[in-house]
Amino acid sequence: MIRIAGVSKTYGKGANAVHALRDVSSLFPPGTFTAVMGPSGSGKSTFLHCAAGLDRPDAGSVQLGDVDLAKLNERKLTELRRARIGFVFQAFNLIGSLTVRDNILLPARLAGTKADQGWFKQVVAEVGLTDRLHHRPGELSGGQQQRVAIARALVTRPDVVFGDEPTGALDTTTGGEVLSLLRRVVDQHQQTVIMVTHDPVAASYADRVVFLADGRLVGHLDHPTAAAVADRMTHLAEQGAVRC
Ligand SMILES: Nc1ncnc2c1ncn2[C@@H]1O[C@H](COP(=O)(O)OP(=O)(O)OP(=O)(O)O)[C@@H](O)[C@H]1O
Repeated sequence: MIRIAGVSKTYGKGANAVHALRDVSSLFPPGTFTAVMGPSGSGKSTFLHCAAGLDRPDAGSVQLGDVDLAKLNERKLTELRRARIGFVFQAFNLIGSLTVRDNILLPARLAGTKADQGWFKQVVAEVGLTDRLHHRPGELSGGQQQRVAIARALVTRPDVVFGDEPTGALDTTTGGEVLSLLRRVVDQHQQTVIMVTHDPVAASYADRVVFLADGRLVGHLDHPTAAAVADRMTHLAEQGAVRC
């Protein structure tokens, strides 16, 4: 379970201050898939960075299970991220000189643990990479590279996987395959996934969409359809235009 309570984050000071997050609270139960949406500049990346322990909020708390991230020093926070949090980024962020196998096993190596071989094989089979383990990322398609990144995110059996526009660099069909894979991971392994996206179709794979506007959590949609998400985004954009 991830619990975000009263999280605020401001960049800069005085007249230049930008309130990127204002008193944001939300719960992310185990085995749920949540999409985070909002207009450009609404605070999605800041939210993801604070929730994933990549950045520290100015106020409020982020709790992963019974651990309050604010109470950890940098070393402990890094250890927690390596062991209990998985990341999937738009740009895949794979290491070109390593094989697929070594890329997938890297987080476990960095965490100083040995990956469970049975689980490793299962994850690799589920993402469809069993016959690509000795290739290098440069020899794979974009969709295959993102599947390597997903396997890498899952191999430590993290409490939560964060996705930052994980399909942003993929064509529609390949993106759909990657989203179906994430959906399957949630349904079959009770994995928790939190994904930032601009795309209403991507968001429709989630159980719930939370909407940010001007750094505030302004609503949510359960069992979202792409049309309902697009409609809500249009309203947020119109409200933003009125405020400007
Ligand atoms: N390091 C920083 N220094 C100053 N301002 C920042 C910094 N990072 C983000 N901001 C500002 O904080 C606000 C929220 O930014 P954030 O990147 O979280 O939004 P976003 O919803 O992810 O945007 P986008 O959809 O365009 O990626 C924006 O106004 C942005 O300009």
